[in-house]
Amino acid sequence: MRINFDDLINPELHPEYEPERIFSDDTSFIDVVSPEDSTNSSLSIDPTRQPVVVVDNLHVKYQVFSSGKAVGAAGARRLLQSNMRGVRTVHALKGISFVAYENESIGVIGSNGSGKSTLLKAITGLTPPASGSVYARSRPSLLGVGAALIPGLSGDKNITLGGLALGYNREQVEKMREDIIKFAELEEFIDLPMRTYSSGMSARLKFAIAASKQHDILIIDEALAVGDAKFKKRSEAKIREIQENAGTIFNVSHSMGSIKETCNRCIWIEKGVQKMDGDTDTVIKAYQAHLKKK
Ligand SMILES: Nc1ncnc2c1ncn2[C@@H]1O[C@H](COP(=O)(O)OP(=O)(O)OP(=O)(O)O)[C@@H](O)[C@H]1O
Repeated sequence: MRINFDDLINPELHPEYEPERIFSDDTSFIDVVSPEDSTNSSLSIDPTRQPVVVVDNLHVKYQVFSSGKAVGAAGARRLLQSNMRGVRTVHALKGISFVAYENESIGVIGSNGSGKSTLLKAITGLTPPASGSVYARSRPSLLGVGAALIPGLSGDKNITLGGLALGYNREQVEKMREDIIKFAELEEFIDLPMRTYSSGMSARLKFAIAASKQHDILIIDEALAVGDAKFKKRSEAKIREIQENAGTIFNVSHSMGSIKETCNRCIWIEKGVQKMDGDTDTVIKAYQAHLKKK
């Protein structure tokens, strides 16, 4: 028997399930909802597994202002006729639906501009949907403490900053400090300012700080594309460890090797449309066949 998604989120039927509604049709964020976007949800939940993230017929649209560049008479006429006055709508995600469960590591693949980062941003609540909903058991965290770090400070001081940004107290940061330095392989450089690090070194430090936390829902956007082969192997192992401890991971990457190493499920998006969702090898094969045809 499969549980219907609408039943699952009904507290009378399933009081044990308390998803956090990140964004939905009825938030004040939505200003563009076209009637053709709203179709009925056909999602069903596997009752034997713990759902962690539910994405239900998600549409995301961006409003883009034209650059002011001359568009030519025909282009200008089109703009006027469409009554857009230089504002263009990019329909970045067109009806994405899936249920992510505990212990899943989901790779998101697709050509450039297909909507991968937009999907991850919608799951973290950074980008509101035009229509459709995103539910999550807890607030997803984006792997990355980059914004909290200060290049002029030493690696060591940045571990404190990053740790505090992740919500640790000072005592907890001290307990983790040595492990972070070791994981990042920065023993000899940890007292030098971060701005003197190579891009690989600072990427290793950022990854080591961020991955020191056990995340319930972890979103990784191309984080594994940096670092040398040895570091890549260790960071992939770290990701598996987070996943095994009941975490759910979303990993966007153009590296099919990295997706194969870290993901047990894969979603392929092309031009905003969900092309495939399934076992990693099968989806990657189909995607690569599509690339060859192009
Ligand atoms: N902030 C934004 N404002 C306007 N348009 C955007 C914005 N972010 C993304 N887009 C557009 O939305 C579409 C999807 O972009 P997105 O970055 O999600 O794709 P992607 O699959 O992650 O691409 P890539 O593989 O190149 O990183 C593209 O057409 C892009 O131009």
